[in-house]
Amino acid sequence: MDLITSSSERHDIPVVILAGFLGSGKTTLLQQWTQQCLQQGMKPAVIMNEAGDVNLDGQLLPEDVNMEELLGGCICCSIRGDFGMKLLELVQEHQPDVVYVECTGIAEPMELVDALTDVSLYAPVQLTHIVTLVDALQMSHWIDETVSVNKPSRKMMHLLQEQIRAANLLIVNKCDLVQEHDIQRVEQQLKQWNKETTIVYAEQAQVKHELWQRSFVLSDELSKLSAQAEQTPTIPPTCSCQIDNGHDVGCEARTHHHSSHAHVTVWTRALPTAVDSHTFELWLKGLPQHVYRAKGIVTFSDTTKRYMFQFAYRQTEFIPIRPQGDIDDVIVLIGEQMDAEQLYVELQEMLRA
Ligand SMILES: Nc1nc2c(ncn2[C@@H]2O[C@H](COP(=O)(O)OP(=O)(O)OP(=O)(O)O)[C@@H](O)[C@H]2O)c(=O)[nH]1
Repeated sequence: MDLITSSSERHDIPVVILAGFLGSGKTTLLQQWTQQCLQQGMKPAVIMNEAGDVNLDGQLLPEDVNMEELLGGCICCSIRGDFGMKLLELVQEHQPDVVYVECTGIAEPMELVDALTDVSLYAPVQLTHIVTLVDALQMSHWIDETVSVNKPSRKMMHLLQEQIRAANLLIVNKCDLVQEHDIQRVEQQLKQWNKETTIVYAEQAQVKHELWQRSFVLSDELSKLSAQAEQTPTIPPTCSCQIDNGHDVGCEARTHHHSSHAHVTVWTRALPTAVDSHTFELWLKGLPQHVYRAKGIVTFSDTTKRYMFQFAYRQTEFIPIRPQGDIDDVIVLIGEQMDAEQLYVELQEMLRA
């Protein structure tokens, strides 16, 4: 492929960024959009970014989708350089019809715009959309001053706000978990944070992928959004970007700092043995409120099957799975101010009891 062409001659490959807080439904959406593309004879490609060291979300995508992984960091800061390289590789090797970029739930999507602009100088790609998913239940609680449990830190709230402000398509997902009046409150708040965006409502992220195709070219929209973002008061960021990590055998914990990411710890631990399903679910449901997300793969001793588990805003889900490739049982916890080692000790004690 001739990569050095003027933008008027070349046919740019659309790049769609999928953003949104931890557990809001990005992978659920990506599963459907890649499937829809395949059914229509298109060739989708995916860049999958996980803050942890294992690509769990990639397990859920159709096998015939070309995918590049970026693990153990966040493409909007610590591994932003790698993102450009991976995008270029995907485009050169596979010439996809569209590239979906799934960010981690703690990424600020606007930070990717520069990286994409750089790549577009020498590769035929164009950022067409930033799609941000919002968990309707979580958002309705987080903006409700009468609710005091499961509140985020100020920095997390700032991050959520940044993700929403960056979007030119907002998908309010998990509408099955809320009432009509909650949706109205959520909508009011979203419109305060992002006046220009298109908002759609969904359950199980069921939104047709043509939605981004029908819309506008992003460059104009982004300049409007950037101007608007400068005028909108935000919760001020308070820390700077770095990743600390420390680990022992089979365990990795990274503390992720960013101008607004807050101090998010991503803790990954291999699970050496099968566990009892009821005890495991009880442990998951009892995780403290600043554990925003847990996911992984477990083998249950009472069913002998392997499952992918999900814990997002106190909802749990278990899906039977035959992992692609060689992947061990593993738990990933993502949160703030969490003592993950202690939580793991508690799991072991519950399993022994
Ligand atoms: N009740 C309900 N659950 C949903 C809906 N959409 C997704 N989920 C569940 O929410 C959990 C998290 O969904 P994901 O698609 O993995 O979310 P994500 O944004 O990719 O999460 P991260 O990997 O943390 O970034 C899974 O258990 C989904 O099945 C919905 O509309 N309603």
